[in-house]
Amino acid sequence: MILSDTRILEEIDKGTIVITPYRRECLGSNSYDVHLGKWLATYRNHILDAKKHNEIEYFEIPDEGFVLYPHVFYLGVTEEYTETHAHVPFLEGKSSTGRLGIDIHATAGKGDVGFCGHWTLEISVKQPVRIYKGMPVGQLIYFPVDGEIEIKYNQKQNAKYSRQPDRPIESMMWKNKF
Ligand SMILES: Nc1ccn([C@H]2C[C@H](O)[C@@H](COP(=O)(O)OP(=O)(O)OP(=O)(O)O)O2)c(=O)n1
Repeated sequence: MILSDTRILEEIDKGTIVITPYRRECLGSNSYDVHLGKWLATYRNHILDAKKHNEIEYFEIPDEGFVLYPHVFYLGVTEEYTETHAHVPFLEGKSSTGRLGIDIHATAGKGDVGFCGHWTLEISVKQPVRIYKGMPVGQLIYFPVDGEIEIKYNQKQNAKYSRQPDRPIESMMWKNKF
């Protein structure tokens, strides 16, 4: 089951879903549109190492937009800060971004009950495309959970991506023990 627009509004009223900034026109029949924040980042090194902390460099998308290229992997961020306390939020692309050849996440679309923060986007493109800050880039959908949650994401000691700021956050895979 996925929450409908009226159910999303009820959860926003209760405070179990928080979306900031919130604009009524961004609410779809069963989703909420999120937008591209102004910060992008790329990894400093061409060869990444899953055991190491791979550092990133930030840059701001200018008003005239910024051209993304297929051979580069970008991290982006949602303009929206969200909190989801009772449902599982999923970040999905939009058909209109997909039709421009833009992927907004690489394998990871699921959020966790209790996640609070801006969403980091893992962006890659199929052909050069100019993107703009504030453009609609994805949509959040919300699934009810079956069963009690023992520990919510924002209460987990080892949650790697809690309280993400309005800038993309690099992979913290290096914190995993393997
Ligand atoms: N494209 C995405 C997908 C998820 N998240 C956020 C919401 C999730 O609640 C949080 C953690 O996502 P995962 O559980 O997929 O990440 P990991 O398993 O790598 O991290 P952790 O060990 O902290 O669970 O990151 C994000 O910012 N951008």
